[in-house]
Amino acid sequence: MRGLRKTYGSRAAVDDVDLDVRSGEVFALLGPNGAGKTTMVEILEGYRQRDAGEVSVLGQDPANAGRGWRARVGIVLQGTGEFEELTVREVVTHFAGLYPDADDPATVIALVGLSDKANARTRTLSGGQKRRLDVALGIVGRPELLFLDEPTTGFDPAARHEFWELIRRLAANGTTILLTTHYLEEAEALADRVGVIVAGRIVAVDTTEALGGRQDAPATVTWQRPDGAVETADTHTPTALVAELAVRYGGEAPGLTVSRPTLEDVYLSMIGAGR
Ligand SMILES: Nc1ncnc2c1ncn2[C@@H]1O[C@H](COP(=O)(O)OP(=O)(O)OP(=O)(O)O)[C@@H](O)[C@H]1O
Repeated sequence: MRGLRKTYGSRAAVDDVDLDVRSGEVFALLGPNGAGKTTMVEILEGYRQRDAGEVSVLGQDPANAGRGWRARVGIVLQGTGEFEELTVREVVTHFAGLYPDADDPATVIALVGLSDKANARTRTLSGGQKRRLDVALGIVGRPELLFLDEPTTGFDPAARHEFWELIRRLAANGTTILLTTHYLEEAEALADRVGVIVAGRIVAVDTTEALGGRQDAPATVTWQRPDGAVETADTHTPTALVAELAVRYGGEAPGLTVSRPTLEDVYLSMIGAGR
């Protein structure tokens, strides 16, 4: 996207954004509530019209791309309420019928971990199971590009890790994935690169390791002095300091920790909420 802009009234929800997502990568959009993530993603999906700028998704402008393009794109929607009385298998089979080269419904149901619920009516699914069904519907058409808007909200930790495995499998098969998330550990677990959006503008794009100069930031070493007070030092050479502490204490330095800024630290300072 180049110069992408979308306004509601006098307020810009997406404000002159340039961004490239590479073919085959997992890209995570991070940003606080109301930053413009969903607006941007829905423009890329062809759901919302933009006010200005150029957009190319799989080589086409989503604003006027046709059926062939839509078959190459997968979207994980939030909820499939209108299918409450149908079973998981029926809904997935129905969606499979909409695509020219759909995957086998049973395979997809197994992939999202819903095989034992295949014959359950969707209204009886738990919140997390409904999200898995949403994912199944997003991938049954074997998309080249998959959009996931806050995919694991409401998942328990085990379900989240299973979901990450699924996303990794899809990525390993070459699917390009654009996801939005509020979970920094999710971005860290999945994304090749992240983009941080604040008030409609992209403020940083980088790998999770390098975001905000994280790789080059000094390490913080803390330890306990003999009088019990905690000593803290920021240093670019933590190994040398730890070696010196080992000598000073004749072995283990009590309460020793070495840390670098976490993705969350860097992200919070970028959005102006640093701790
Ligand atoms: N249909 C709409 N009409 C008017 N304003 C809207 C509309 N959709 C979004 N907005 C506004 O645009 C801004 C961006 O909203 P958007 O939903 O894109 O944010 P988001 O980053 O996805 O937020 P969240 O993390 O809360 O999902 C917000 O200020 C929102 O109130």
